[in-house]
Amino acid sequence: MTTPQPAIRFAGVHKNYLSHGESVPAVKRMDLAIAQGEFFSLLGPSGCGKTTTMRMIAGFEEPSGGKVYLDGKDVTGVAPNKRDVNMVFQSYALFPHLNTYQNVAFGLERKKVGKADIKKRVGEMLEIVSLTGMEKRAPKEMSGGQQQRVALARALVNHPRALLLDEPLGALDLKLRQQMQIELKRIQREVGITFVYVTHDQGEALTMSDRIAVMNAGVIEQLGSPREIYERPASRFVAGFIGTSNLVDGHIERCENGLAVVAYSAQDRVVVPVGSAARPGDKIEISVRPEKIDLHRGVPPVSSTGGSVLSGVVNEVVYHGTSTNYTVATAAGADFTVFDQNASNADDLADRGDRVFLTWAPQHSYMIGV
Ligand SMILES: Nc1ncnc2c1ncn2[C@@H]1O[C@H](COP(=O)(O)OP(=O)(O)OP(=O)(O)O)[C@@H](O)[C@H]1O
Repeated sequence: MTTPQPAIRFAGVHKNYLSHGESVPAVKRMDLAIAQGEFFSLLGPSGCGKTTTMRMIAGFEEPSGGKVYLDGKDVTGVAPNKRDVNMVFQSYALFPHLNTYQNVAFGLERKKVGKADIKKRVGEMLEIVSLTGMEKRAPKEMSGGQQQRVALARALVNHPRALLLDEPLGALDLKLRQQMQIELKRIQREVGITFVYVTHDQGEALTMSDRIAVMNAGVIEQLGSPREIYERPASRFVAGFIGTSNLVDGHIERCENGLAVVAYSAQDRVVVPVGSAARPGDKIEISVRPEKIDLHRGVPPVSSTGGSVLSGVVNEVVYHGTSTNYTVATAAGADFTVFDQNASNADDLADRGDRVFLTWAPQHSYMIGV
């Protein structure tokens, strides 16, 4: 049995734009393989090269060097309309004078698909995007979320090889956006088409994606599942961009059983899993997520023996309903953020100025690469 070709592959692709007579790199040498049927997100801050990457898949931009493959076929230099990929934008770009049915049927009619077949395919697609019964509505008679669904149905009805989505939910309010994220994932699962999704919203990427490429200044800093990227950020940039991270540095005091101990005082220490190359005296940077930390008033519990313990003083307490977020000035010299879930014992809250201990298990610390 042969393994299927990746739906999309970049081999040494880079893109430079000419700006005021100067060549500016937007995407630096990129090798990338997106699997068939994958929900793949390009995530990063404004200007990092996400849209350029997507436009090179679609054929709206040609690489300055390297090759783009779709289903194993070299499409570098092939016109967008010959690539069999579709794109959905934030501005839905629906035809205002056509109703829902006509908007979705448009592409099939142009391809001269038979009337009965069009009716069947449009009907199926409207059901998938939950718009059955809205066939006769004009775009202006529908909400933003409904219009976005029409745009999605119109793009998917042609069964493209891949669907490219450039911040498609950006115009919707938060609640609707969150609903559409769940919907989009369901729709993608049902149609089984490869989705490539561009966003600068980390929550959106974490919610929907099978894998995420985190981009920074034209390069992919990390590529992995939402869990890998959140739990094990490969760089300082990724740790800072995805969620909230606590970062602290120090020198290794000793290594035992694959764990390094960085001591800040007789009782304050951070314990982190390390590779065999780690040596006492090495300077390392360690990260831990706020929800992995337990905050105690009084003495640290015996259960924290073997893990990290940092004493500190509470600087800030912010009540968020489901959790209370603390900022603690620690003995390690760094301010730590702690998310404490508000369980039934809400009177257990610490106040500003309280002396506290932060503890967490060794596996929740990780060393930051760069
Ligand atoms: N047509 C162009 N001419 C010159 N420079 C460009 C052009 N398009 C993009 N750039 C530059 O290339 C870099 C990457 O742009 P790109 O639009 O791919 O980023 P992005 O991550 O999609 O950003 P955003 O989230 O703001 O859309 C930026 O520095 C941008 O200014």
